[in-house]
Amino acid sequence: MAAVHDDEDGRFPPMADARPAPTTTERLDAPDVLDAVRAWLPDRRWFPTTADATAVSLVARTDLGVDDRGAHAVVDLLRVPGTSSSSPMTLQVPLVLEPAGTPQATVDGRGVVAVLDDGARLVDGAYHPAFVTAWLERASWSGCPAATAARDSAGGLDVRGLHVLTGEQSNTSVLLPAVAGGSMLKVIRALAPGQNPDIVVPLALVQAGWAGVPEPYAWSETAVEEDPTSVGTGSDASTSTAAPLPQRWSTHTGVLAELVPQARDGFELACDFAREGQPFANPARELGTQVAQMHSALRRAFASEVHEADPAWLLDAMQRRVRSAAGASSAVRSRVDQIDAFLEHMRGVAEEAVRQGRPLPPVQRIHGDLHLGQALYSPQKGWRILDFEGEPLRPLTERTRPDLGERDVAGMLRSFDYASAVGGATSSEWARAARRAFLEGYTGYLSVPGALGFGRPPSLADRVLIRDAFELDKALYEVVYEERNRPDWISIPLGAVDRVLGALPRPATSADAGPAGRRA
Ligand SMILES: Nc1ncnc2c1ncn2[C@@H]1O[C@H](COP(=O)(O)OP(=O)(O)O)[C@@H](O)[C@H]1O
Ligand SMILES: O=P(O)(O)O[C@H]1O[C@H](CO)[C@@H](O[C@H]2O[C@H](CO)[C@@H](O)[C@H](O)[C@H]2O)[C@H](O)[C@H]1O
Repeated sequence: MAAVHDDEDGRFPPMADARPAPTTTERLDAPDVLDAVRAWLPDRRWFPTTADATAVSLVARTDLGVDDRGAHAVVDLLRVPGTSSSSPMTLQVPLVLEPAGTPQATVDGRGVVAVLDDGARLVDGAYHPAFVTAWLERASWSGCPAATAARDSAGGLDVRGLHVLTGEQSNTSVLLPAVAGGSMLKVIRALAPGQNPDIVVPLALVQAGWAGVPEPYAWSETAVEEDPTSVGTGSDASTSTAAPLPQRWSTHTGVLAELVPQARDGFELACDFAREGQPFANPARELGTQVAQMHSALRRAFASEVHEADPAWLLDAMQRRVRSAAGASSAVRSRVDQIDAFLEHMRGVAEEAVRQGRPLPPVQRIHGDLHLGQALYSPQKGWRILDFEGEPLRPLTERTRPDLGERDVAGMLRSFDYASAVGGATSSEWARAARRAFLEGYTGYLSVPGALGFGRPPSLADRVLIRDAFELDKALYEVVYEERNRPDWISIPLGAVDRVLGALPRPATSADAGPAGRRA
């Protein structure tokens, strides 16, 4: 076929004139889109600091279509390969392509991933009405009245006022003031096979008649088909021992929940009180009562998970966590002998308590990562508890395992220590008073007859010992967390580790009598 020349010099016409503009689907498929995402990922709070963004690959894409302003929304699932210090993971990245010349929908350019060579903008879907509207249209809605009214509203689902929260988050929270009278969409970033506890637990608690969580209105799920040649090389989101992925798996990807009105993040609130030298005892006492009610409701909602605690199993699990923390942190490694001695001491105390007919309280479903940042304070509604996903650094299988409620109590107690340090309380009495008040609220509710459902509560002395062990366990987790995420803060949990270890009774001698002085 003869070549078409456009002038006497015989030059070819510019290629751009000869080819039709790519469709938005073709544009999204072009390699520069994935390259732009790879360049943008490392600064996301939810992207693991030790992972290599240049090695990220696309596992699956769901097309959500083009809206009436020409913006094309997709949801990408990306595989982040593991490294020597992190496991492979699957990340959810909703994207919106705004072709050049179409209106920019996000405010102040927030959420822009990149402006591509042809002038098209690539935007993080969480910031864009095209993705959020498509999400709301496709979600599964609960049958509760507010959700039903929102879904069926004559004007459609109104995403005006959409605003992405800033702050240190593992996921992305999108405020939707006009949906269902005010709601919050959480876009889950790290995906792991199975049901997400942050959706199923609040749903079960609401069904059990407890109103201490924001009510889930709607949720989304996805099914993933792995490339058969790579099955077995991936793993779930946060496992430290890379569990192979099945060829097909499904998971929750987002949840829309009731907005807690005028909510203040509990940690920020406590830091403000500490900064201003104001006692935090009253809010802490109310929070203690709320956590006790949460434990009571969790027992009702997950009754089949309640069973007798085996102290040996609990201590073995703690020992394993110590090993894993020591593997990740030199600060923990250098203290490992003292920690082992502490746990051995605890083992003796626990065995003796059981021998004397003072068993541990039963294990049950708990929150698993309770701290002040997981509690919202609303002047109208009081405390509301969030985020039932467990500790993000733990393997998923461990995160929802039945455990002692004391783990949550210890988590909250650690948080008063953080608030005191970060807020700059001038006296250690600030945290001590908050801790005392929280425990008063907690134990006060649990001593109400019938609050626990069965069994007598453990003695105060046993509880104090259990609490020390859980505080140590949490502080060791925090040392690893801070080393990875906020090295400047590591002295906060390390101080707590040394405090608990320093309180260990002197080594037993033959003159010692009784269980408290025993060493194995
Ligand atoms: N239902 C809600 N109402 C008001 N604010 C909320 C609600 N849910 C979450 N938030 C805000 O979003 C922040 C992060 O929520 P969270 O569930 O803890 O997310 P992550 O899993 O990313 O840690 C909270 O600290 C709170 O400020
Ligand atoms: O909220 P997440 O599920 O992402 O929890 C992780 O991050 C928390 C910090 O954002 C971390 O909590 C630690 O810091 C808090 C102050 O920022 C403090 O109140 C907590 O007591 C302390 O544990 C949490 O441990 C981690 O899992």
